[in-house]
Amino acid sequence: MKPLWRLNKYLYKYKGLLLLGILFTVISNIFVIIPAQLVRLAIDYVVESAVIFKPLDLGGLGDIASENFLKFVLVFGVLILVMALLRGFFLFLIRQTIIIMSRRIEYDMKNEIFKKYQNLSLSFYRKNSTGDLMARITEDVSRVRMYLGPAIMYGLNLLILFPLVISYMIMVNPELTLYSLLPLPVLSISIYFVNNLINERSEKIQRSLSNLSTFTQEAFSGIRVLKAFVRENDSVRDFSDASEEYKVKSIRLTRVNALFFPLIMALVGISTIITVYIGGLQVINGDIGYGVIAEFILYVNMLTWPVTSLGWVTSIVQRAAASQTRINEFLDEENNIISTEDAKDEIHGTIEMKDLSFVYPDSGVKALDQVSFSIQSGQTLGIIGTTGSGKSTIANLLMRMYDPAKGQILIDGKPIESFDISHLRKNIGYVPQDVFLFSDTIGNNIAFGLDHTEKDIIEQAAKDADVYKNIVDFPKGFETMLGERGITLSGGQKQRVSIARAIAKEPKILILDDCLSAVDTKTENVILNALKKIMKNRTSVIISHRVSSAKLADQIIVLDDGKIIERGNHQSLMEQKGVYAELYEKQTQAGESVDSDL
Ligand SMILES: Nc1ncnc2c1ncn2[C@@H]1O[C@H](COP(=O)(O)OP(=O)(O)OP(=O)(O)O)[C@@H](O)[C@H]1O
Repeated sequence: MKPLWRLNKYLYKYKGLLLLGILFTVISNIFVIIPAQLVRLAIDYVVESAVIFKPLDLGGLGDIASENFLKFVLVFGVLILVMALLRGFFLFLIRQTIIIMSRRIEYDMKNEIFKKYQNLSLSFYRKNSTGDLMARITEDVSRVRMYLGPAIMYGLNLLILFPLVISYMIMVNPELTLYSLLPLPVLSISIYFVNNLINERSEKIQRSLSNLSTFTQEAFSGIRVLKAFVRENDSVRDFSDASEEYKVKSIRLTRVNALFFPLIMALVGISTIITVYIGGLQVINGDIGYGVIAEFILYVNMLTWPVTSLGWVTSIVQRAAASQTRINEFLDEENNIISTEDAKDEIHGTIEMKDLSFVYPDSGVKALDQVSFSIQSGQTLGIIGTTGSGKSTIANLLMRMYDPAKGQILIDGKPIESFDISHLRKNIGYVPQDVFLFSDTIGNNIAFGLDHTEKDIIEQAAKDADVYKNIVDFPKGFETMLGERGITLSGGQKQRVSIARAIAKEPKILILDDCLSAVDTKTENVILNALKKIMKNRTSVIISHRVSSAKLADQIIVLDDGKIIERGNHQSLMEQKGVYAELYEKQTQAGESVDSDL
């Protein structure tokens, strides 16, 4: 229960709806109890009238008596009908308050969790799977809503109706009350167990359903590989196996579900039989009238659903508490990437890395070892290295996706931690290695980092990234949709749109992380020359495993296994005749042979 206390702030926020809900529950229950008493009065009246009808009929007053009798019965009938209508109206109002409150809280919770997710660091996303993140914001929130809506609604109903009905019953006949309520605790406990069984089996079904959808999703997104390797039949067989598991589990759930209503009905039936039996004995003894039996049968039926719901509500609350524990775990997660001073000084782009070593906290891999370099604003740094040598890690640290354990990064002479994080990231244009474009128009993708979409800036960025001509050749130009429902760009086009997105925001520092790998060397040169122009007075970091991307840089560092093994400019590195020169020879020779092949 304790994890659910966190929800009290929401209950307080929507206290108006909650209080109205309580009030409507009280009123609706009054309209449940009065008809039962009316039924008792009506039946007793009918029985007594039947007794005195014969003498009156013999005395010639039969017609008047039967007219009066029908009039009374009609009044009782109308009264019971009005009560039922009023009860229905208040039940409607209860749902309009409490269920609406739960929906509003669900909306607030989803927003709170999503906001928290957005503010958490990259390492949080590496630790937790996307499926888990999705499950907590959808399924877990839904379970908590079941507590805030139906569980509170039925719980309140139980709390109000129970004492009300039982005190009336005791007032009318304490002995009969005891006997008729005897089976109800058994009912509640059985429902609790059956319900737990249902939940357990539903969860298994949910899991096998999610396996099924992950499988299906992968089969669709990997359809090209699947077809190329002719694995369609295997895929169909695997799908049928996964479906089989789902079918078996669903059938098992149906079996338990089928038990649910017969169980309730059986126990209610037993209650009714006991009421009629004990009540009958009391009528024979002349202790009570027939009406009391009818009244008690109605009371027992009235209590059936609340008692049933007790088991159901308990299991909802338990599930909600478990879900809320999972939600709280993420809500309590701290973002350790914080700014020390929230400085928003204008960034010029001088970067200095001092003796920096970095170990990835989640994998323990030492990605950088005592790396030092400095770049003046307006200069270009080229970073060359084999795969896994730590190139992208430098980009991650400059973006403050992670903080180094040892060493320091200075931007314009100030520690990078002192800058406000959003301010820092707004000043950096980052083109990641794995291009990610949103399912939106090309124009909106390029304008992603801008607060206002400006056509001129978007077009200029597309020209500088050498992708303008490709875009205007599409029938819808910059309005062309990308993604699942749109067109598919080629690898090189995607990279260039991603470059345009980074330069559109006119960053002070531009980081290109191996993002020219899918373009030919001619396009690479066009882009690099354009960048030289626009990055004047700003800083560029060009990460690549292709020497051609880095050779124009003012300064080049060569990384191997997290260490800088060579540094200089193209000229001096060629003269050193080390790894860089060797790489250059190999790559240009390969380039020449490819060119001559063509
Ligand atoms: N987020 C991460 N969590 C844990 N380890 C990581 C992470 N990212 C990279 N690594 C590890 O750190 C090392 C350096 O990786 P990095 O991505 O910096 O290399 P890279 O030089 O950019 O390689 P490539 O050219 O293949 O992109 C690698 O051994 C990699 O496995």
